[in-house]
Amino acid sequence: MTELSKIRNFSIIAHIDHGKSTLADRLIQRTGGLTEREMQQQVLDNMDIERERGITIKAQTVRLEWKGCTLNLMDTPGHVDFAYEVSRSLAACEGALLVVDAAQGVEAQTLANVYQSIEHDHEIVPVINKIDLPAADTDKVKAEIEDIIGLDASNAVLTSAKSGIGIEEVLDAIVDRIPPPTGDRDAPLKAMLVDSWYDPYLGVVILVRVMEGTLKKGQQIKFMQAGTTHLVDRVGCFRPKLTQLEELGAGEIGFITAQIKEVAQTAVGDTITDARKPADKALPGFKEVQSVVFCGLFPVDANDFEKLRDSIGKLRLNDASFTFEMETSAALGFGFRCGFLGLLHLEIIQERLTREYDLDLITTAPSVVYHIELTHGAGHVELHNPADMPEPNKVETIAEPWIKAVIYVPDEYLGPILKLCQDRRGIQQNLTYVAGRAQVTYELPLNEVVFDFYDRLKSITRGYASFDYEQIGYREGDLVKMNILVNNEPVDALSMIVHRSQAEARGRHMCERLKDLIPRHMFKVPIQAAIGGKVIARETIAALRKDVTAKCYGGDITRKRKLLEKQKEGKKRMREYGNVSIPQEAFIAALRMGDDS
Ligand SMILES: Nc1nc2c(ncn2[C@@H]2O[C@H](COP(=O)(O)OP(=O)(O)OP(=O)(O)O)[C@@H](O)[C@H]2O)c(=O)[nH]1
Repeated sequence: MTELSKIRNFSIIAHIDHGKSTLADRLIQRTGGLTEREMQQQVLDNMDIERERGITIKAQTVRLEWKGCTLNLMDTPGHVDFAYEVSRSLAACEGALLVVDAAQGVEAQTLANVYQSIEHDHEIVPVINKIDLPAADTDKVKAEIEDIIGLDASNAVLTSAKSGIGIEEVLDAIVDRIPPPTGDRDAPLKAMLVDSWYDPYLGVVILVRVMEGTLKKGQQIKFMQAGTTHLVDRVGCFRPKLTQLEELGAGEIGFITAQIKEVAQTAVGDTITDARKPADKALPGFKEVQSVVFCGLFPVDANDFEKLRDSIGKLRLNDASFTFEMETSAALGFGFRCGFLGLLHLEIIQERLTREYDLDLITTAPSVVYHIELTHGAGHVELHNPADMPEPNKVETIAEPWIKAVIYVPDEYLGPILKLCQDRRGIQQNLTYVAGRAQVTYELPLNEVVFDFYDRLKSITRGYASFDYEQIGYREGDLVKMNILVNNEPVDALSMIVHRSQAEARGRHMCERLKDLIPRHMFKVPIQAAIGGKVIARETIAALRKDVTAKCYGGDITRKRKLLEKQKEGKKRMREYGNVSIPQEAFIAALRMGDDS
């Protein structure tokens, strides 16, 4: 065990691309964790593990030795979807490096994490990275750190992680400025479960920060929230190579394994104690992680249902924050209703199913959870799927989740941002300018953000805006369910909950989009948007008259064949709907609001 006064536990806070990974690699390299060759190997290995466990969303940790001190570097996920994991990783540290790009300056996402870090009473060491860039302006960035965050930046460490400048200064600053942990190593064991992941060889690996007492190999431990007991069979740390140890004392960070089969048994934030000599109180701040965004995932080919079930089960082994249950849709057949922490999380899972498990999927419109009060005191419903919306006459009130969003954007893009937020029923809270950039705070309904808000934000600001949000609770709204009817049949996978004031515009837009997306048939196909029995928008796809090959003028036979092949290929990816075929892309494309939203 390392003496308490010789331990430093820290994390690195940075906006995406400001150089967090590069700096971490340099710190490992400089402290002799790896040779140059192993370093390259390491980077590759890491990427493999990353893919394996979707690390972008998980925290890692590395133990470094510098000038007689043991430094534990804890990586944190950068995205708001994983805010709770960030918060638990931060709770395991006493300090943080705040890495800011010398050319880009402070960004909104950096802010959210810095504020969390400040709330944890961390000592924060500002690091201005990429000073090798011609556009680097360290004075301006220092001023931003002081003005926007309110941290003293006069002794910020200047680095170029890429060229290896300032790395020793960073290590010295960690030792000199970040305080050592405290804790009584003879007290009953209290360790925080910071993270866990599934390893094919080791089973579930649990990352812990010991707060009090000592955690040993062979010890019988108890998870205080889950109430389960396990026998510790390995204790160790990553240097970054896995190194086994006999024990971890208060103040130390490391891992344990205890023959656990599923990460679902290991809730982040749980307190681990000694089963025989338990602590009387768990560590504060434990939170059950809840899904925020739901959508249906259906196989394009109904025969893939079992494969989808298997793949989802496998992903879940490694990611307990994602939930699923079976769902049937008249339009799409058998599939799963899945819950996610946020949009990024949804995209990661969807992408992994498509790429790693080679599944062709239809994703229905993401939806938030609505709270519905039924009439005549008939109770309360949490609506996860618009298709399950009760009849309008049974609904007393509907409430929807709201968020507080902070958008940070160069001045010239402010106008379009304000319009976007206004169009999405946003309520402006605050607007300030710092160093040529605007910081806007809006309250927005989450349902207006879940589909394409990020995309729109990125495209109207050419990627210069940064965006961050937190949930602020439920508010009642005038919300209605809008059905889409194709050839007079409702397509359940396209139904959505919308605000009444926007129903008509959105309905019209959907119909127009679908008109372009659904191919012509031998008969006229009406497309309608309706609220209850009332049609609010309508388009018609004219009947098909000509043979598709007609325009080949009978000349080139290979060309004709190609066209027919292509048509066949297209067929495979269609869903038969009554007697109408709807292509897979239509389900997602129809929901994108585009410029006219
Ligand atoms: N010029 C210059 N480029 C750097 C420096 N540090 C990092 N970069 C580059 O910046 C890009 C982002 O660096 P990463 O270390 O991947 O950034 P990150 O913050 O870890 O990004 P994510 O992993 O996406 O969160 C890479 O192309 C790096 O090569 C630096 O000191 N100078």
